[in-house]
Amino acid sequence: MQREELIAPERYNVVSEIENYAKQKGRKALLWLNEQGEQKEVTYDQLMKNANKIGNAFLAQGLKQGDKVLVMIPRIIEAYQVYLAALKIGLVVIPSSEMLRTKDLQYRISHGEVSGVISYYPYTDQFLSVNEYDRLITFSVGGSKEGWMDLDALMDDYSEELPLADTSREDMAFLSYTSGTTGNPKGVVHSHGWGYAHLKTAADKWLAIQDGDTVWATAGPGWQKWIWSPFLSVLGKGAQGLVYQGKFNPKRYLTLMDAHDVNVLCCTPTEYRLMAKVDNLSEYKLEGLHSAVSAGEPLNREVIDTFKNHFNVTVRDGYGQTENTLLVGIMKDMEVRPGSMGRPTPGNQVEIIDEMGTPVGPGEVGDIAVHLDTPALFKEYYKDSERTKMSRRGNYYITGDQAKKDEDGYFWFEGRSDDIIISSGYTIGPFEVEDALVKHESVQECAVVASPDEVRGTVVKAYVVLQSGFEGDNGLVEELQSYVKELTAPYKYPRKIEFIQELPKTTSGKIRRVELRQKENVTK
Ligand SMILES: CC(=O)SCCNC(=O)CCNC(=O)[C@H](O)C(C)(C)COP(=O)(O)OP(=O)(O)OC[C@H]1O[C@@H](n2cnc3c(N)ncnc32)[C@H](O)[C@@H]1OP(=O)(O)O
Repeated sequence: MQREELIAPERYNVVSEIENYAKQKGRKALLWLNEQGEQKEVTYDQLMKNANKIGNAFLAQGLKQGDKVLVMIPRIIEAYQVYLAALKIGLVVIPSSEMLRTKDLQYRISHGEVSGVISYYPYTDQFLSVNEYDRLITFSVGGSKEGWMDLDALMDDYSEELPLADTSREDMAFLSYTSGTTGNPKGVVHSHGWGYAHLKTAADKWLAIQDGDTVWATAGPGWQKWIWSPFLSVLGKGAQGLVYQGKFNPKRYLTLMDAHDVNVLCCTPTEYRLMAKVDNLSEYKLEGLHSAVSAGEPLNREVIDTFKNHFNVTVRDGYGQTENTLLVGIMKDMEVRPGSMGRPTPGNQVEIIDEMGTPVGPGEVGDIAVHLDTPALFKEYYKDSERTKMSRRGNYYITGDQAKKDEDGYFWFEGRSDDIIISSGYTIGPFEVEDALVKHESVQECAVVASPDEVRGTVVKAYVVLQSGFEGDNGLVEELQSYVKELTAPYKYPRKIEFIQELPKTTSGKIRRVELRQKENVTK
């Protein structure tokens, strides 16, 4: 595929892709299930009619094209409807995980100049202490909440007809925040044209969705990964998406895949690893499964072998970031080289470059970089020209990940070039965790690094020097963990804490993280 094939028409709205399927009456869009065994189904036609009603309600309440809305809804059908409604009228969506706490929400609302918030009703309290709360247009979903408009009730007052906003391919569609090593989260700007390029890259050859498939992509709304797979790729290919609102449990996942004859599976290595460890895997058949992909962190060989042996399907790796799309991967028809991330995806110009910005030869380690001409690359970090500039070298965007390639162009992951920790697919900035820990009365100083973990790839580990008078026992470990969960977000807490007498430092007093990483056997 050529680069030109990834460029959307000049006037383009990504919802047009999904509307095409709504013309086919009865075409199944989503099958929703929860832990209690409840079940709901929706067709493309119903989904778009509901989205249209919601879009009309948004317009009537004063939201207009170009406004930004923060959406915090879990894995329920309403999440899809709200995203479709917002994008269709040209609003910009800021995706937000339910794990975000007031500090992160406050930042997104102020920095993103948010006009409206659409939140699942149990989460609305998180917004009450946000500074600009009074000026926000607020809608609750799934239930009513005092001071919030009840979107489920309100939408029924509006028409199920709604024209598609006349958006350009350059118009912003998503503003997705992602953690940096230091400082505030970065607002990644993606346009409607990005959505087009992403669909062309990921849905056909990587997810390999075929007509009539049931696809289970497990990412939760609020993450860019959800926009990638369960939202855009599933609905943009007219497939039926399985939506499971429940806690991750490997046996339950396998049972659901059999019960609903899942054809395409997309989840993190952590989920694959835990499924591969289930006793009596032969109890599960996964007969319909023809495509299984993994993204978020490197996948290990044993898991690929287990899935191949038991289910005759090769789990294929894929690599990308919030800032782009699937950059490197094993496409369906490609030879797998276990341990390799695959090759650059068609139409996307991905290279391994040196310090001077020049592509390196086979076997040489360098930075994974994306040519700025690549249609699925983000436009910029919102209102942050400094960090946008810092992320570039010559004509390339630098991903922060390093790799080398072999003679056949397969990429082999080496590690991060910065301090970012990737754990179970989450991107975590260590300094934010350190900042939270030192606020606790018992902590004198601390340093946070990645520590290898069989299931999660790596986990956040904190080395902590205590103030005198405090004892480093299990009780304190748990207290510090809850403290960080509350101050940052539940997924960022240090799963390992080690109390030490002093941190290794240079003569000038700088913490020698490299020494701590060596202790953890993590080399960079
Ligand atoms: C381009 C991109 O890649 S975007 C980023 C995409 N990344 C992802 O989607 C992340 C993928 N990973 C996952 O979904 C999970 O790690 C899984 C499914 C693999 C494993 O899930 P789990 O082990 O159940 O929990 P998870 O790793 O999410 O940890 C979150 C922690 O917060 C807790 N938590 C979750 N939600 C909440 C909440 N609303 N309130 C309080 N605590 C919460 C969890 O209980 C867990 O804590 P625990 O381990 O002490 O029990």
